[in-house]
Amino acid sequence: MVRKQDLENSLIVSCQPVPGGPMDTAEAVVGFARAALSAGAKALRIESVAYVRAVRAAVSAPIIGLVKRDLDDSPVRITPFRADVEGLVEAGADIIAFDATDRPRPVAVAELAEIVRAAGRLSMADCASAEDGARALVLGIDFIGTTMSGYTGGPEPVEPDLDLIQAFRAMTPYVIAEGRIRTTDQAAAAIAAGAYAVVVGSAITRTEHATSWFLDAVTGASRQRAQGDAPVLAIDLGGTKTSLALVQGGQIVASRTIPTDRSAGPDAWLDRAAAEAATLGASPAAVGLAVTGFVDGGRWSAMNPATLGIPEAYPLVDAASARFGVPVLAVNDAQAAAWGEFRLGAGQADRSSNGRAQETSGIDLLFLTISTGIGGGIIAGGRLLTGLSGHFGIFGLGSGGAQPLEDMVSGGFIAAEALRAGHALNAAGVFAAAENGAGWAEAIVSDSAERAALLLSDLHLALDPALIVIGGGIGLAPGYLDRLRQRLSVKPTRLTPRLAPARLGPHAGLIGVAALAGKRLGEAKASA
Ligand SMILES: CC(=O)N[C@H](C=O)[C@@H](O)[C@H](O)[C@H](O)COP(=O)(O)O
Repeated sequence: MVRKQDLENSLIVSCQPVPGGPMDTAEAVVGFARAALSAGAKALRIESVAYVRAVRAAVSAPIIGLVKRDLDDSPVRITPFRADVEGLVEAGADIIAFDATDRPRPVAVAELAEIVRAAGRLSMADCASAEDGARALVLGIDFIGTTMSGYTGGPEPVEPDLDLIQAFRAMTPYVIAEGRIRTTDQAAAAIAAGAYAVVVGSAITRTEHATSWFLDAVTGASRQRAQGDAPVLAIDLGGTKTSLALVQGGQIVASRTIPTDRSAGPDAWLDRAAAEAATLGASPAAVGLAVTGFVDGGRWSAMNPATLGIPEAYPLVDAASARFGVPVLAVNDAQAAAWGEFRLGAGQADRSSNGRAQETSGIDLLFLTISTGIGGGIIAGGRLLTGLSGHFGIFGLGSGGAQPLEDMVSGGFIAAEALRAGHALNAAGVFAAAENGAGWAEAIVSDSAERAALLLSDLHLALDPALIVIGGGIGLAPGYLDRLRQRLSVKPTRLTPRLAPARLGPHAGLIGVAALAGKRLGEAKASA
């Protein structure tokens, strides 16, 4: 029988492979467990009744068991049901971990704790805050863990929560530090902050996550080395304005925005951009152009001439190279933003998080921006798909194909519908009216979200991306993402896309195209 004291000053290895990944087998989990114990880990944290049973058959060390579920009506994922606790007990877990956060749940924490106690096992409360820990201790739960800190809303932090470890230690010695402990220094800091034991998971047993951390470091540093210190000039050329930025190490160091003189034509747009760029004060190593319309083999064409009158197949890359005198890369603006979100925004956050990153179709990320129109981009096998790909807004799904989908979803649609209902408001005004309970506004926003959700569901079935990132003024308007999630949640979990809000805001295109241009430059130098 495991006693609480057995875990004092110990390292516990969480063996929870990436769901659906190549290591997600009982054999691999048992392998991870035995390897960790042979190197001196004291205990294991194992997910699912089947894996607990398999590991129990192979080792005698203490096992913290948990079951993860994705519920439709509760955000609680860790061991939500009585049957989960009973299954883990029966499979041979010594300690049962369950979510002990203060959120809607199917079974009260007190009830779960009671079943564990009655079964003669120890309990561990997976907490997000000091209040969670205090409540768990009142219920007589044996260990309080920092497991859920940073995972109950808002952006996920990168560092472990040492403050919470310290706050817990003021209440009890039986504190388990868990979550985002990825380096040996962090493990030591957790003990110094008062942890009784330290759990390390992803850094040891999520090969895909640990690999992606190192990969990001290696590619980032090699790109920087190839580029030297010179920044990249990023230009986002749109229908109403042109933004220019010097980007260095993924950060905008200087920027300007000028109106696009719609009637002037591409030669004049580039002349004006080059003149403005000269005032930014640094000579860039490369230029990245993110443009409305589409770029094919360096030639630029309009997708919707109403947005900007681009002559058919304008030689954009050649014309820009002649003006800037450095290598030029050009892509569609939403494709550029997709790359920005993938490398440096929501996609990067997702890769380094505890999320359910699963190996799927090879499509890493799909980006959809809903603003005046709809744009998008696809990242597959770590590469941005260019050419026409990602122009979801002009899918002919609306009105039997007569009208492009974006005309029935986007900000333009929302404002036009409001006007038809007798309200001269822009999209932001319609969202505000909907929030204030105006039925007509609610109906318009609802229609838009319904169609966008349908589009997402179709894209999910067509491409099965690991993550869909939503951006744009409408996509990120208050409540819109929730509406999408709500509409999508009626399907079984596997058929429901994972959505995340864009993180780079209006600069995603600039940052993305700078990263692409820097990458191209690095590759060219490496192969020279
Ligand atoms: C929030 C949540 O669901 N945490 C889960 C709890 O079991 C696991 O996904 C984590 O891997 C575990 O906590 C260890 O953390 P890290 O992998 O960061 O070392």
